[in-house]
Amino acid sequence: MTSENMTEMTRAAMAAPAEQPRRLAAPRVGVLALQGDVREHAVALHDGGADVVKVRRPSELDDLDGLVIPGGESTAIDKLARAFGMMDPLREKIAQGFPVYGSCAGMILLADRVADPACDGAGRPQQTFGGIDMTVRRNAFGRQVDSFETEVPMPILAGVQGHSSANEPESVRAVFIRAPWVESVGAGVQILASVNEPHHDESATEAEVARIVAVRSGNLLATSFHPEVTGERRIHRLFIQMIRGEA
Ligand SMILES: NC(=O)CC[C@H](N)C(=O)O
Repeated sequence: MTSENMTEMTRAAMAAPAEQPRRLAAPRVGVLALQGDVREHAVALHDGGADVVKVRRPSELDDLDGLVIPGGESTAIDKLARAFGMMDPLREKIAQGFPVYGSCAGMILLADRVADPACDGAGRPQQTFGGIDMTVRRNAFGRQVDSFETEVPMPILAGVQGHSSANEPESVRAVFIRAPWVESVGAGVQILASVNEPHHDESATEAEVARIVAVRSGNLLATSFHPEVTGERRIHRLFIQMIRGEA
C-alpha cells in the first residue's frame, strides 16, 4: 500500500501507539510516605488493583495517576512535606485536578481550612495542601482513649465491589482514631457520610450530633476514619474508580 491510497483511518491506526494507555491497565498510585500508616494503605491499594509506589520527593509525583495521604499526625506530615519540598508541587498538582484520597490526618491535609490548627514554637499555624473547600476540626471526637469503631452508612459504596460479608453493602466498618470531623463545606463539596457523635450532650438535637466524616470534591476524596485497618477495600476501590474516571 502506498501512502497515496492509505485512508485517513489507516493512517491514524498506524500512527497509534501499540500499547494501551496506562489508565486502562493498573493505575499507578502513590502513598505519601512521610509519616503515618503508609503500609496499610499500600496493601489496600494493591488489593484494589493499583500499582503502588511510596512517595517522598517532588520528582516522585511525576508519572502518578493518584496519591493517598495516610492517617498519622497532620502536623508531622506538614513539617516533613515542607522539609522535603513537597508542599508547593503537591498544591499545584491538586489545583490541576490530580486525584488524591486523604484518610484522617490526610483529610486534614486536604482541607482548605483547619478550625483549630496546631502552632509551632514560633506561633505559626500548621499548613495544609488544601483543595477541598471545607473546614475541619482536629481530634474532634476526643483523644486516643475516645477512639471508636462503628458502622457508617455510605450509600456511594453500594455500587462498589468487594464489601466484606460482615458489612451491609451500603455501610462501612469505620475506625476513628483521634479523628477530625468536617465542620462545614462549600457548595461544590459532596457529603458522602455522617456519623452521630458518640459522646454528646443529652439536650443536643439529632442535627447537632450528626458529624460529616466523608466528602468528595472533584477528584479529591477524604474520610475522617481509617478504612485500611479493618480489611475494608471499597473506599480504595472507589478512589481507583475515580482515577479511572469511572466514578
Ligand atoms: N489517626 C489520625 O490520622 C489522627 C489525626 C491527628 N489527630 C491529626 O491531627 O493529624
